[in-house]
Amino acid sequence: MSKVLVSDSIDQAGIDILSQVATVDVKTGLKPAELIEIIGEYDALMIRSGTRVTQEIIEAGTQLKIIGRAGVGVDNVDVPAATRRGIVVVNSPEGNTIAAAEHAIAMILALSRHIPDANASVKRGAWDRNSFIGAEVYKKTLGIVGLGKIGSHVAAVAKAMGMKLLAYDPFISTERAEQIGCQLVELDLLFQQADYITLHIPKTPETTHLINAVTLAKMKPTARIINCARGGIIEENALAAAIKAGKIAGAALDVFESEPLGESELRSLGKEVILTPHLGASTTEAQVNVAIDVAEQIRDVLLGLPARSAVNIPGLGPDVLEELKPYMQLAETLGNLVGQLAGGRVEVLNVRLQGELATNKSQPLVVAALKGLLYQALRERVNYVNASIEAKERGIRVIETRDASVRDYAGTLHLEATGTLGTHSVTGALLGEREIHLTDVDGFPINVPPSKYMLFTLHRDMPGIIGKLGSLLGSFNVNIASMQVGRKIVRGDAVMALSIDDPLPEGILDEIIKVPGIRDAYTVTL
Ligand SMILES: NC(=O)c1ccc[n+]([C@@H]2O[C@H](COP(=O)([O-])OP(=O)(O)OC[C@H]3O[C@@H](n4cnc5c(N)ncnc54)[C@H](O)[C@@H]3O)[C@@H](O)[C@H]2O)c1
Ligand SMILES: O=C(O)[C@H](O)COP(=O)(O)O
Repeated sequence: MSKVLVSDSIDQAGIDILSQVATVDVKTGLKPAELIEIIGEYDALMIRSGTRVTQEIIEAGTQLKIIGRAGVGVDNVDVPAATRRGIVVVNSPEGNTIAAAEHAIAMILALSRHIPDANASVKRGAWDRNSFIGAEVYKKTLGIVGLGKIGSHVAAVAKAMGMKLLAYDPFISTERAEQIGCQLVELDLLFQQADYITLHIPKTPETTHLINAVTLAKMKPTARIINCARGGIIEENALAAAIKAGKIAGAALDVFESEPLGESELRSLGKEVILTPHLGASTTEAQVNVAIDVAEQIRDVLLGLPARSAVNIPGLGPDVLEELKPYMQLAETLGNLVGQLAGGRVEVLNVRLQGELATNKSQPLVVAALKGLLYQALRERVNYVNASIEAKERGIRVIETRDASVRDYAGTLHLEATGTLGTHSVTGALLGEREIHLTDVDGFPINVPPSKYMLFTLHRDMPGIIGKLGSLLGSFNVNIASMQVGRKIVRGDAVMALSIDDPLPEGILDEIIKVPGIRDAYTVTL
């Protein structure tokens, strides 16, 4: 049975799902050295933001197949190191969206009405109404940096509170921003005009210290800044200095450059600063959502199925996966088949996506074809995560073409592999949406479902050849399950595709090639 380590606190709903397929150990608060010591035993690791999954930990995780982040941000995981090792990294892109957006809204209102300090003062026994005069958010300008899932929900709620919305997000269109009720502006304008600035961007090299002494100087003295995204987007010392100097009015932070927050100027500031300990996703609802979402993906990967939200499998989002799932198996089977027909070292793989597969969405099929191609060499070590890297490292050039005009089936995939021993090609399609069929081998039309053991011959189409091959296989006790000939012209060259019940015994291929009329023979195991 597989083993899963859960190293941060995760809702029981997730543990229950994992327990269906694995032994689950929950060990929170491990030190890096302790994690390195035990990670080698586990097939999967499930975390939140509390566990830093470094390259060292990934290298020690020799059995790891998947790292599941029960949340959005994977900046605590060395994703490139995991990718190199073929480890799938998954997250829950939407499970805590509402929770994080509502926390940002709560921060805006709490800052405006001094709720934390007013509450503390009443609890201390005071009744001080004059020190806590607030400000209304109605008709104030909210500047949203990052108009993704969380930023968009913040926009919807803020709009309902009567706020004017500005947004900066270089990756979304003006039309999309307008749909959400935001005016898309340049960052400087947002800094200059906003009464509240809320950050909903990932931490990247471009966004690190986006809020610094220079950008803070552009803001209104009445501006308040909210960060429920990632620590490090704000330069904390510069923020504390700006608030102390009255350059901006305040800040509410849920995330910090270093967590847990150590000694910090920010702690010494008064009611103009609110600090929460990374609580954005900490609602009962969000924790159930993310735990289920990620546990299901870990379960699927441990069962050999693809994950719906892998961050290191390009282009394979949940909707795409749903649509492509049956074709992924087709691509893998064809990759495996063409690799075995080509034999030797493959140097070029041509992947032609035809008919309804001729869209950009089908890119994961190229990865699946490479996974199949490399299977003979790498076996279980190759997967959707590392197939492209492994192919590149082996010097396999991948040429991808799309042809929507091919209409013999809804969608067909054509692979051509050129290697040290020559060029071979296969084409396949799905029948009845699920059943894989080979529709062409080396340019000869056929229509056969692939089977575990197959034999292909290239021969002259002439009387008696099928009988001779049948007798030869019979003499070696090889049972033929099905056979089909593909030819372009009568008595010309032809291909024979045979499904056989057992692997071909050693040496029989040489005998087959000796049959008059047979020029070549290939055996494959799929
Ligand atoms: N505090 C918490 O507990 C908590 C909870 C959930 C998510 N988060 C964090 O919130 C952030 C946003 O999450 P999301 O789910 O909305 O992500 P998302 O991917 O849906 O949205 C991020 C948006 O930022 C935009 N963006 C990227 N780079 C940018 C840049 N340089 N300038 C402006 N915009 C840029 C993207 O185009 C995208 O629209 C993430 O950092 C996530 O880790 C924090
Ligand atoms: O990226 C996220 O999902 C949030 O930062 C939540 O982090 P958490 O799971 O540690 O609460």
